[in-house]
Amino acid sequence: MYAICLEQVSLWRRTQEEFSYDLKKTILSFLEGKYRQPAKNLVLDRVDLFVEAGEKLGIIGGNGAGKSTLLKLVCGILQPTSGSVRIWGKIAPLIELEAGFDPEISVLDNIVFYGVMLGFSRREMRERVKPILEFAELEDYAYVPVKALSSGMVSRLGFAIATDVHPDILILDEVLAVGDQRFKNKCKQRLQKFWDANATVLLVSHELDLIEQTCDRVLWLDKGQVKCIGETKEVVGYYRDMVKHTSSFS
Ligand SMILES: Nc1ncnc2c1ncn2[C@@H]1O[C@H](COP(=O)(O)OP(=O)(O)OP(=O)(O)O)[C@@H](O)[C@H]1O
Repeated sequence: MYAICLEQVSLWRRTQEEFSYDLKKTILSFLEGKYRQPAKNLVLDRVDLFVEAGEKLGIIGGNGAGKSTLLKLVCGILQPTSGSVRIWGKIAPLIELEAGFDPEISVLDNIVFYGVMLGFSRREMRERVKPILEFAELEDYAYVPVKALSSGMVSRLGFAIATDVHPDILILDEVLAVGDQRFKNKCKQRLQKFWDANATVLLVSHELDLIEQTCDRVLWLDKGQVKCIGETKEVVGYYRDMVKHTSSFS
């Protein structure tokens, strides 16, 4: 039984340059005859991906390969330009941790809203507030607006919520790269629960050892395309060889 199916998924995105777009500049450049069509990048190129329920899939690849973008498509934050994305079950995305929070409202209200956004009821979430605050070690901050927390505290809050609510699919993007060492160890222990349970996990990481230790299968993305997908040791081995080979020429 599949939890995630991506078929022939492609995504074009405007380049960052286009974000400096303003109407006045556009009209001027049009009048001066210098107008050109907005530039776009093919960020994902005809990606096929089928993930079984309960599978732990690692996603690796160089900077800008499209790993985070792929996760955002799975979570529904982005829509593909073409192709289809189908998901079965409740998803808890742990990506861009601050993105899901409203900085103006309290930590407590954010916990409830975040959970509701993930598809849980308000009542369920109110019951989860205490253990979430405890895990994040933010009991004293329940009524403080999120904007008053440090970035490490916000990361702890995001991690505590996404891993408390028992999602069917957990999406992890370099989550263990944040926080201090003591909290990182605590997070690793908690993640173990998901590995033991039936949750489907997508894990993006540059830590190849972590991928090798924890994933059943690995997808290697290269410039938006599937370079290779298969058994963890094999794919990570190819990737390490490529890194060794290319760095010996630079
Ligand atoms: N908001 C955005 N608008 C337009 N293009 C973007 C945006 N975010 C990322 N991109 C582009 O999409 C491509 C893939 O980026 P993505 O963040 O998915 O890569 P990644 O594999 O996660 O990289 P990294 O390992 O550096 O985190 C890159 O070319 C990047 O410049």
